[in-house]
Amino acid sequence: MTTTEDSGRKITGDSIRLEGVEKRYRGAPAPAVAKLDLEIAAGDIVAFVGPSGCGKTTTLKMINRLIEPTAGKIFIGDRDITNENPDRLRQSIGYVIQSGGLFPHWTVERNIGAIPRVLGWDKKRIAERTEYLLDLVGLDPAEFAKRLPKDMSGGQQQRVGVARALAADPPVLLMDEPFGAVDPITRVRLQDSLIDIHRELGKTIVIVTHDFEEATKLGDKVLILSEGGHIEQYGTPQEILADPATEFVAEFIGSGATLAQLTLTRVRDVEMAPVVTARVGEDSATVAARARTAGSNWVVVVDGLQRPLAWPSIAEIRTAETVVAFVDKRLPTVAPSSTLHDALDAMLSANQGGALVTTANGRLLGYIGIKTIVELIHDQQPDAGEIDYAEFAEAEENAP
Ligand SMILES: Nc1ncnc2c1ncn2[C@@H]1O[C@H](COP(=O)(O)OP(=O)(O)OP(=O)(O)O)[C@@H](O)[C@H]1O
Repeated sequence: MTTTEDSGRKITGDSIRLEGVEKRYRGAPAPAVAKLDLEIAAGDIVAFVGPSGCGKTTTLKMINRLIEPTAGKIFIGDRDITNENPDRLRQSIGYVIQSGGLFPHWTVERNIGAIPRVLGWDKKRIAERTEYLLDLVGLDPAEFAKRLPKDMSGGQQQRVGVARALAADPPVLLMDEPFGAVDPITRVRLQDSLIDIHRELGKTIVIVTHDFEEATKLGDKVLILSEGGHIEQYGTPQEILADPATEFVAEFIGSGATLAQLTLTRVRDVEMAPVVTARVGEDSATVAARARTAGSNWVVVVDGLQRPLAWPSIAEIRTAETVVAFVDKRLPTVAPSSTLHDALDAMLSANQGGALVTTANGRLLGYIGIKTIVELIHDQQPDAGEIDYAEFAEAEENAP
């Protein structure tokens, strides 16, 4: 069922309810998960975090009955799924694991079409769905549909894993450490992509992660568990950071709390600066004059779809008659849904005083500078010491 909240948020997912759910592994002295009660609202992303062995994965896998609960009931929407046929149940719940979990000898399209084929969809419908989903996860269908997983990067495989999990349009998506095996930059991109997908589709998503920062970035709510699947706190990232419910929570978020504060503010929440753009082949003097009029000493060279190619200074532009077709593969780019922490990371790893803000499709939206971020961090943490803003202003002057 699709509903739209007052806030304009679309919801197609179902609620999930765990009632007294318990898992006792054979021969284990204590239950891995003891009497867990939990309600997840339809359309929310909920992140499970906690130390290793606390029962995150066990809880997640009980929701699609990859692990059978020893006691208790689980509802998806109004359906008590505890006694449903587990195979049929799993066809209605998307599931994503760490390395994508793709069948290695199947092409991307065959992987994505797996569940629709089981459900008896016709070829045309499967092909259309595959194309839509590849596009949704940011992969060009023309380029990737016929590829084998081994010919793709880990991040691309993971995108296909997400597309496959969404193939039959399930109301619920379960993700077990989905971004655990990719490098930090790819991880941020995949997280941003998931936020976009969630916004577009409105599914209910449950994600297990080791990383509190990832949990606060992705989760509408975060569930912090301790050993035995014991709930230490279940609340919004803001609530948890502002008021840790127990000593355990305070210690668990401990040193990560400052960074996590940075994840509460998104690039879209701060003011972006406009950017002067140029096209390959344009007259350099005209571009330089345009930049100067706008008070900028750099421009961004974009392609026909407004995607950034390079970020030269005016001095660099002036070294040739016309703007050259140079592509810089290491441009620091962030998405509107990126956190300020992601943005800082992108700037620092590219040694730049700022980052370009782009849409999921890579279209340039604007610029965010390090000074803006530092000022915000400072505002959010009144106890922090004095900051030498001039230093950061200088870093920005020198951008790119
Ligand atoms: N198949 C199994 N048989 C016996 N014990 C198990 C089994 N699977 C998990 N356990 C135990 O259950 C407890 C919870 O494990 P679980 O994998 O759910 O934790 P987790 O929080 O997801 O851990 P991690 O973050 O390390 O993945 C652990 O003590 C684990 O050793």
